[in-house]
Amino acid sequence: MSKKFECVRVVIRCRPLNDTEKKDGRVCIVNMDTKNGQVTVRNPKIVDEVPKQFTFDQIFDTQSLQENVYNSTASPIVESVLEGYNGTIFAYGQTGTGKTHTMEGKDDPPTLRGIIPRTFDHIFERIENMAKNKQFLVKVSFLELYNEEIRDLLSKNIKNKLEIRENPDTGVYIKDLSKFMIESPQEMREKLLHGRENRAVGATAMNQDSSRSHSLFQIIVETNEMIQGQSHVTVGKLNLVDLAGSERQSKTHATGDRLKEAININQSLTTLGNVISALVDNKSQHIPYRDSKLTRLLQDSLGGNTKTVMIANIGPADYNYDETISTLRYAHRAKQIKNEPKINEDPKDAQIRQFQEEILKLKQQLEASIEGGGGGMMNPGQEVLVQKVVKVKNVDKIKEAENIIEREKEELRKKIEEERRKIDQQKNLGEEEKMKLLKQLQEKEEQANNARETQQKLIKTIQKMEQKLVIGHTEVEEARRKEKELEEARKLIEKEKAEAAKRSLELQKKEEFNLELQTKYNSIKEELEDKTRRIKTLQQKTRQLEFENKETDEFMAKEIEDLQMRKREILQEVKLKQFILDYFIPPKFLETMQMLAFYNEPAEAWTIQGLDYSGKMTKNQIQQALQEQQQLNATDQINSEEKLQELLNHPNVYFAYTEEGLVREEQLAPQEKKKVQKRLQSAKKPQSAKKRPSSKRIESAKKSVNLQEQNYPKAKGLSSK
Ligand SMILES: Nc1ncnc2c1ncn2[C@@H]1O[C@H](COP(=O)(O)OP(=O)(O)OP(=O)(O)O)[C@@H](O)[C@H]1O
Repeated sequence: MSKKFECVRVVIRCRPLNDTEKKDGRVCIVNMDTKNGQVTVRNPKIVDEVPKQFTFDQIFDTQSLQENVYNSTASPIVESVLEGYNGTIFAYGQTGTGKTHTMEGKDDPPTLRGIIPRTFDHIFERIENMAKNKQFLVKVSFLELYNEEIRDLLSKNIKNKLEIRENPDTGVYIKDLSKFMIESPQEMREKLLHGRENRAVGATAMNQDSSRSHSLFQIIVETNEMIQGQSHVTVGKLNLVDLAGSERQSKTHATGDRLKEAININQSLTTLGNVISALVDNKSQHIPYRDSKLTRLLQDSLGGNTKTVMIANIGPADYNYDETISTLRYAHRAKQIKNEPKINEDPKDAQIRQFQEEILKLKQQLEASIEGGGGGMMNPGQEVLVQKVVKVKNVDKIKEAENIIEREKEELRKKIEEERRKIDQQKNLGEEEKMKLLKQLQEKEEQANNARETQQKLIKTIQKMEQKLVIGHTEVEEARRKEKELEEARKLIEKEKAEAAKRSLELQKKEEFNLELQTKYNSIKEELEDKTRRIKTLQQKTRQLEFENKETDEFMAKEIEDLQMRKREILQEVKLKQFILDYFIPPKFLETMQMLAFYNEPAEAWTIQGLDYSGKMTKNQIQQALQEQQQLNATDQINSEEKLQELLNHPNVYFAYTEEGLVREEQLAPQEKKKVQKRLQSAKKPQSAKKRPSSKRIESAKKSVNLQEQNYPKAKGLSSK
């Protein structure tokens, strides 16, 4: 089968001048030619410079409506996701240019709603119109990438940092990211709001401006269609990404935490730029996805199997000239990225099939419990009192089963009452005998009630699970017809597009031909004039090319400048860490830690065995337990208090690294201790040592420390003994 490549679709949106800009007398330097998809930007600093022109797949000018942006960019992607493709829509651009306006917008008035809320209605409306033989499982997740750390915005503990993992079959994913099954657009909106609130909480705790982080709202649509008795599962994933502002950090004049943020934002966006460049540069063998978490998250969307739309947002004002040009250049490069979208058919991690199997199992369980009598009971005279609790063979009709259970329950209650009365009235029975029979009756009643309760619980579970499966509403034929109409409409649009392109090409050719006719010369003078004109055109083109080369050189110089700045900052960071190591960490601990630390490739982090028991981690656990405890009810609080006490009373734990692994030091025999010590002293460097700081650093750490070791507080959780 031939490979079907598809380029990343790149559209540009320009916001209007805002009130401050108008008040400051700022002028618009951007011209948007929506018909030809061209953006022209003039340099406000050099009046006679040729304006720069870029062509894109589509252009949205300052007057563009949210609805139009959605229909032309997001809608086709959502349609593809419903077919089982992966889709990504991401907004890129300088701070304040309208990324959040485009992605989220405002709820009121509804015309201002952005792409994300519009997708909610779109997905459920389409599901509604799907055939009855199609079932859907819709799930969402929402995460934030801040300072190269991933946080789950829908989790109870948003402070927990999550890790990126990769699966050879399903690609990149986030370990432990919470996913919620969704039954309606309203429920999805609630999740978006909840995540936004959490993002805001994080933002006020860490900084006032949420645009310092990247966010990813993911919608997964799993579909199961029954075709000739066979189930066909597809899974489409839609990534809705709002990136942090892309301004250069030199312009932000940030310091401290802000600088760290700016460095991280810049690093991830620079890496995004590098990934884009590497993807479009045919010579590049290596695509630096792993250089930042953002590019790893977008790995499948850039050069992968996803249908991707990039919305590059720009501002119109003169003072943003450099940033606008930079955004347009990034976007222009991204246009050449080729993806290879394909439908995810029967993926191993599809939940819908497990879900259906689980429902079927529960139904069979219910049926068996019903057929097994579910607590049929005899009266003391061996007369069958209740043969079967419920006689519903077709448990598909769950509502009916529920009604019958209720009815039988009532009947049983009445019959038991009657039995009791009968026993009471039997005069020939002694008191002891009566008591025995009543007790037996009570036991049987309890047994029957328990069985019924189990059935009711099963019914509730089945109902709950079935509710999560959203089912198409339309008759199969009707749905097929609608689907066909949609397909035809799509084809018509494609045909119109192709015809428009053809017409434009023909027009161009005709113009060229007319031009040629006009320039047919009758005399040497005309020939001379024509050639002079051609020379002039060539000269103009040469000048334009020279100018573009100069521009590219300047752009590269700026990139290099940024990279050098980043290098200087990293060096400063390294020096700070070295300084702390030299003056505050006892060489003995440093040496031990360097000996025992190893690099965990999947987590992309250094670690050490028993890290969870380090003093800082234990402290965090205590703090977390204290916070959690405040949110608990009284009974749970007592249990949690015991847990907390246990944590607080926990003695300092020292571990020894024996040949068998980690052992608590107090459990180690004295001769074993000696052995460990000897092994540590004579230990050869393990394989991971390649990735360790050089032994020179250990030496320098040793030399530079003049302080007495005993002056250091003992590091909790680590001992080299
Ligand atoms: N196309 C537009 N039409 C009208 N107003 C707009 C448009 N785009 C953006 N705005 C307004 O401009 C302001 C900044 O927009 P927004 O917050 O979306 O920018 P941003 O790129 O997401 O910024 P940041 O990177 O800081 O998150 C908002 O008040 C928004 O309503």
